[in-house]
Amino acid sequence: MNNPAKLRKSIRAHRRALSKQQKRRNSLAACRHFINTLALIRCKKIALYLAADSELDPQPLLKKLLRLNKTIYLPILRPANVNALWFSEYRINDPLRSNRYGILEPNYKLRKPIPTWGLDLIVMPLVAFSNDGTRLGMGGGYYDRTLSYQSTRLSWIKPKLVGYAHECQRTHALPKRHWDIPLHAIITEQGYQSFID
Ligand SMILES: Nc1nc2c(c(=O)[nH]1)N(C=O)[C@@H](CNc1ccc(C(=O)N[C@@H](CCC(=O)O)C(=O)O)cc1)CN2
Ligand SMILES: Nc1ncnc2c1ncn2[C@@H]1O[C@H](COP(=O)(O)OP(=O)(O)OP(=O)(O)O)[C@@H](O)[C@H]1O
Repeated sequence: MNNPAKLRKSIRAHRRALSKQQKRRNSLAACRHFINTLALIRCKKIALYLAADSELDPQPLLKKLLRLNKTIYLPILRPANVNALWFSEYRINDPLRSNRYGILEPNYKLRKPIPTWGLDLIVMPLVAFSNDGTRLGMGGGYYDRTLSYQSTRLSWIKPKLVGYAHECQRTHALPKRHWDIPLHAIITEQGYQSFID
């Protein structure tokens, strides 16, 4: 399927059709793969997201990472309609507020955003991914704009970009657009797959 809008609609419907129990199982399995396979010792500052629209839920991972003394960041829609993101720290019991899509986010006045390249790892929400690490998101271009300084997939570049999704979001091929920032790796309930040689 070559039309991103149609593909988004179809994969979002697939993931919504997973049972509550299946979503929960996937979320726990992906959390295990994350903890067991990533070289976490080198990652201190990790950006997650709060699940919306049946995305693979990083909540169990968030709890686990806080227990491992990692610092957790969440995306904030930048004000002034620049369609890019900031990342601010999230600490347990911090007040959160709803953005224009109804997704909760930290208050950037309370928790000053960190420069994106100061993060070690970004766990990225997505709608679809393909076997070469191409990512299709919700369609706002937020992550792509925020990461546009990272135009090549170099193994040492920061932050590392790890897609986090249900296996049913995998597609054979995605049309690659020039602004797309490729993933370094993907984690699903089935395991970890690196796209870097
Ligand atoms: N959990 C999560 N947080 C995230 C993202 C994400 O994909 N997932 N984002 C990743 O970029 C940013 C928010 N981007 C989003 C873009 C579109 C829609 C969305 O629901 N769009 C509706 C149309 C809504 C409208 O136009 O008012 C839709 O497609 O049905 C949601 C989030 C930042 N936070
Ligand atoms: N670096 C950029 N500079 C300017 N425009 C961009 C950039 N990246 C993406 N865009 C624009 O944003 C729009 C949405 O892009 P795209 O469909 O790739 O978003 P997405 O990856 O699905 O969304 P998200 O990153 O928010 O999850 C496109 O019209 C594209 O032209």
